[in-house]
Amino acid sequence: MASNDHRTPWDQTHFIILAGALGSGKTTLLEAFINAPGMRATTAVIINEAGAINIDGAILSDSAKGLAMATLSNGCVCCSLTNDLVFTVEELIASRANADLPALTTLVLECSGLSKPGPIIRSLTGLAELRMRVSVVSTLDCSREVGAGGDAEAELAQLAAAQTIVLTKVDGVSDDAREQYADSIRYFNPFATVINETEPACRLAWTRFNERNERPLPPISRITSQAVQHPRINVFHARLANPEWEDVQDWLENVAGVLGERLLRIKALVNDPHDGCVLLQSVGSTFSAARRLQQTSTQATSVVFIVRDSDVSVLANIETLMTVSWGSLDERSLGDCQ
Ligand SMILES: Nc1nc2c(ncn2[C@@H]2O[C@H](COP(=O)(O)OP(=O)(O)OP(=O)(O)O)[C@@H](O)[C@H]2O)c(=O)[nH]1
Repeated sequence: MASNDHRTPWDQTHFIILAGALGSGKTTLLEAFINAPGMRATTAVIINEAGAINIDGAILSDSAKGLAMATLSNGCVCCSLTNDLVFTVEELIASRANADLPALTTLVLECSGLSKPGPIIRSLTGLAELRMRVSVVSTLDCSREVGAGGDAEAELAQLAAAQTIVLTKVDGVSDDAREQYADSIRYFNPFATVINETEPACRLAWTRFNERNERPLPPISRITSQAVQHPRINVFHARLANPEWEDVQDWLENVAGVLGERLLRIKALVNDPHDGCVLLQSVGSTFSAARRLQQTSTQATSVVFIVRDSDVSVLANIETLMTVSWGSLDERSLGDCQ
């Protein structure tokens, strides 16, 4: 007989691993979701950034005040931070219990673009007793070829693991191209539900499609952390003292010019002494318009670069009048350069 003994307050919670290549639109999708009516009270997010600075967290907390949010920065949740994920979820559960709040309906882990879902699912065995429903949703940027980025291996692993694939940046392609894209995705993951919608509101379905495809948590086994698995990819972190954001933008454009295709992603949070901070970002060497965030930050200006086949000296040698101090993923000091 099925017993209720195994029920927990969290067994109705949907744990969504939100994966997708670097810059493919995960944060944008999540931002729309948590801003939909009634979502914030019942949803929590955990943000994993490969860099030491949690810029996605800053974007989300700027747009959704009061959202329960935890961060896993300076590493990849599929390699170096697997144990931290379990600990973070346990902390979240404890804090809700202490505040006498009910279990969440949705818990979203936004992975770094470099993460592979398999090891994350494996690490969730440490939470199997909660009996949450776990599924993988992956974003796919329609404006570029599948696997064309620097870490094709991770991107293909994300798409293959997904129960739901959300096509993003569909505004930049024709309807025919979009349909062809959706067909080609079905070819290499025929099991996934593909969300192919131009209307942002319709894309919110990404959290619901997984119910019939839910993936049970595997039985508890030993959790081991693994070494970082991206030998050709480096994450560098630059700190700058009080620059004007326009100067940072000029410098970043120079960096993009020098690195070319070796540049995978830039995210910069520039402190503006007059008014909050300014977000500058690129996917590859394509920059988005600067975006002002209203939060006030006391942190110094920070820039995270994700690059392929390049060491920090390539970036540090690019001319600038600003004083830049460099660190790598593990925050080894790499000295100051000017
Ligand atoms: N035109 C267009 N731009 C988009 C869309 N979705 C996201 N973007 C832009 O693409 C850039 C990257 O989007 P993000 O949502 O930060 O992507 P991400 O996957 O969270 O990025 P990482 O966390 O670095 O992997 C930003 O400049 C967004 O404004 C879209 O549907 N259309």
